[in-house]
Amino acid sequence: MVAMFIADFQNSSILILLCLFSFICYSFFFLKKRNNSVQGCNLPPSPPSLPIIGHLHLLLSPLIHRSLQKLSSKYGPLLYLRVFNAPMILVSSASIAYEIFKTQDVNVSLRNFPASEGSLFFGSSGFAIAPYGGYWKFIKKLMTTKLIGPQALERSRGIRADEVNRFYLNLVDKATKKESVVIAEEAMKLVLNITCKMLMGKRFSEDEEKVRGLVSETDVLSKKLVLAVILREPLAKFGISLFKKDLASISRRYDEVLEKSLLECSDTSTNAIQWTMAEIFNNSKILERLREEIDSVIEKTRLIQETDLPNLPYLEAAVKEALRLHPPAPVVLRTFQEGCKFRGFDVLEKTTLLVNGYAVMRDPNIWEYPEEFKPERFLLPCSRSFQEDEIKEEILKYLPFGSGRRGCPGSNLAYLSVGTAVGVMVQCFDWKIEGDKVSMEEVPRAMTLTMAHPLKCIPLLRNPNPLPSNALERSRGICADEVNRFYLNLVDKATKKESVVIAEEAMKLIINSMCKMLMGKRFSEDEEKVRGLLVSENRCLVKEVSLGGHLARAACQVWDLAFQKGFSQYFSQVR
Ligand code: HEM
Repeated sequence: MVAMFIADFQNSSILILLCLFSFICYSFFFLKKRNNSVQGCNLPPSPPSLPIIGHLHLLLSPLIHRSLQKLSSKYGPLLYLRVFNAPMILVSSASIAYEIFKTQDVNVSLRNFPASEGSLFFGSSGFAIAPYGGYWKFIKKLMTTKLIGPQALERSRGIRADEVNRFYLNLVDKATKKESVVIAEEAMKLVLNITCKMLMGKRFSEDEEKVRGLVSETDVLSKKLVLAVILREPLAKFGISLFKKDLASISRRYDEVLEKSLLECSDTSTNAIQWTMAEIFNNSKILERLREEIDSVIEKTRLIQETDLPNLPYLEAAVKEALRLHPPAPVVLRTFQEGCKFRGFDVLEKTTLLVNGYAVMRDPNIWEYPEEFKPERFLLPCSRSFQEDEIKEEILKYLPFGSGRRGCPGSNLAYLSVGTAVGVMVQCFDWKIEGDKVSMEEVPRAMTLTMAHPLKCIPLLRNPNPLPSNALERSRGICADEVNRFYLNLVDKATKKESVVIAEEAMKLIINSMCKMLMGKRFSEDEEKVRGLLVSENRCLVKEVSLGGHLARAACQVWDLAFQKGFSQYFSQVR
């Protein structure tokens, strides 16, 4: 996610000339000194370089993962590169990646981005680029317990189910109107809504315009990042800091509406959904096999939900395979904090480490038919048992989420969101694409690798049309959420030593849970409107006996949850 830098120099030629000029001056004054520290070192092999700029020209391709892949296939999987006098190590094989993450994990647990207090990407408060230490550990623990750890994910299941239902109903609406959809847009809405709701209790769509503006501004800015990163250290000596103002300004406004890393996380999952669907559309046999699997596991009248995923190994394999071929963050970027010896070579302090996951995951030496989309490869049982080291090496040939202690902590959430979104699109719709095949051309956008031609297609409803997922299962997170509010309200009363009318508090709990389940809105949020809606919903409930049954059971569940949490004891304490 934080791994790729993209250059779009079309509008930046003046800037580049200025930078080059600064560098020539810089090199003239400082390069000699730095070169002395390289002399006498046994550095890894290095491709031919140009005077002064070193290998900069090789890194300026917009599809940097591809140019690095070409470089490694010509010169080898472990290379020393230099941009002016800034050293870099390029890794493009699973075994070397494994050895680095095994022997140097702490040493490379740093992303040495330019520090610019309060900025979107580079501020010390940005978790993904925070130095490895106390702050990073604290935030990681917080994220795990509150957001993406197994228990947190279990708690927020209802939120995701709710959003997947909306995603599905929106596609049904488009299908009915025979309108085409841009998959990346729908996927982005889904992923952003899930993440915003999990982080801030607010759907992205509630603040859409503002966030969308920021997203496009960030996109433009991120294209300039390569300059900021590569030229940072030397320019700092002249007191020059690139794009500092732009970054700080965007960051400030981001803070108003959402967590800083949200955009990047959402972008990666969105791209994973888009690439997976594109591969499925181009492989009709795989689409059929996915449908067979889904139809054999899930009753035809029920919408797929994330608890079904463990029973759908082929769907999981398809998502994994799409991530192998099209890793949204193809190059993992770290920094060696200290100099070290690696495979007999010297690695200098502050050397940038580039692990080209894209090249590793298409390496013909370790993947059969590496360029082909073959989900089956992730289903094959191992033909022999591996030693512990071999198992880890085996794992490191698959790197879409990076590795080590700074590896992506959101992989479980990503598999859940991507798996269900792809599952819904396969289970419920046939798709009409433009032309015979989807173009798989790549383009770097923002910090991720995306499709050059956004996937646009028309959904056609498959029969029978499944109902949104089981109401009770779906509503579990909502109930848990309301029980928490109920509890906090009682804690508040207890602290103030105020008495409570049990019936009133219980009524609020039940009515909020039910309104949220039925209408996606808490009763207290919009009392008057919801009161009106509730009346009309009630009228149809009388007719819909089965839905009435669900509601009655949901009400019981709310109470069950309340009692599970030990509220009966709590009442007596309050008294
Ligand atoms: C398909 C989706 C995703 C992909 C392919 C992806 C990929 C990555 C990669 C390659 C890294 C760098 C790892 C390294 O340096 O070794 C990363 C870091 C990170 N990812 Fe993801 N990511 C995805 C989804 C998510 C989600 C959903 C979240 C959170 C909700 C998330 C949160 C993070 C964070 C916080 C980091 C920085 C970790 C650190 O520096 O300690 N990612 N991701």
